[in-house]
Amino acid sequence: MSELHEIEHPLIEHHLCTVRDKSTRPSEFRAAIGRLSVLVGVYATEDLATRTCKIQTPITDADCETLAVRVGLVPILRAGLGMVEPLQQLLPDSAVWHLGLYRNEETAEPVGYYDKLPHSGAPNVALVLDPMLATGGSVDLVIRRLLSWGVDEIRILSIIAARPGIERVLRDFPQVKLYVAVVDPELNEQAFIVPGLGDAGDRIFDTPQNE
Ligand SMILES: O=P(O)(O)OC[C@H]1O[C@H](OP(=O)(O)OP(=O)(O)O)[C@H](O)[C@@H]1O
Ligand SMILES: O=c1cc[nH]c(=O)[nH]1
Ligand SMILES: [Mg+2]
Repeated sequence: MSELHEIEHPLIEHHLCTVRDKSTRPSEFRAAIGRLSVLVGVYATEDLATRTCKIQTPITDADCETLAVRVGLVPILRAGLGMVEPLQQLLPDSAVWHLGLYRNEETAEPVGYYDKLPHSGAPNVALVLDPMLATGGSVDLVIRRLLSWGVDEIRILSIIAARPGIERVLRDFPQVKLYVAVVDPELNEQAFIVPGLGDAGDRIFDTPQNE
């Protein structure tokens, strides 16, 4: 019962143009990743549970709705850091739990290098933040870690997701929901997304890219 949500919105199309363009400067790239993250984030949170509370406006009593679940943001270092601040704008009370992974350049397999999740205190809903989902190997590792931590519900937020990685996640984790700005069809021999945008981490942080 997995769910893939590919969000359709003219602003997504517009900002995707910016991030795909290889001539976009890092500052513009970061800003566009931020705008896309907000758009994806709004859709990825549209059915979060709320509870009614009573407050007083300056005029009278009013019934309002507040979030009834604890949401945690889980950026995958490094590129996921580019999505944190935009999601914090939407969810200012969310804790941020960092997980560090990089892909081995030869095998494209994920290598973990940072994880300080505590033993208890897992959020009800974890929003995993990573602009790129390629083979799905990194997200696979993260989902397994979050399930063993005790997270009730996992939602993956990506900007560009490739078909092979999506199919892997949907097949292996039927309980996980995927929210993506766009689905790209394939990977090249180096497991980069085609057409994609190159290496998101390098473009966010202006570090040299492998040719
Ligand atoms: O679906 P996969 O095949 O696992 O690929 C996706 C991963 O690769 C990238 O990270 P990268 O290894 O480039 O690390 P970085 O964020 O430090 O640049 C990207 O940000 C994802 O984490
Ligand atoms: O195309 C890709 C694949 C993995 N990671 C990226 O940053 N880009
Ligand atoms: Mg990278």
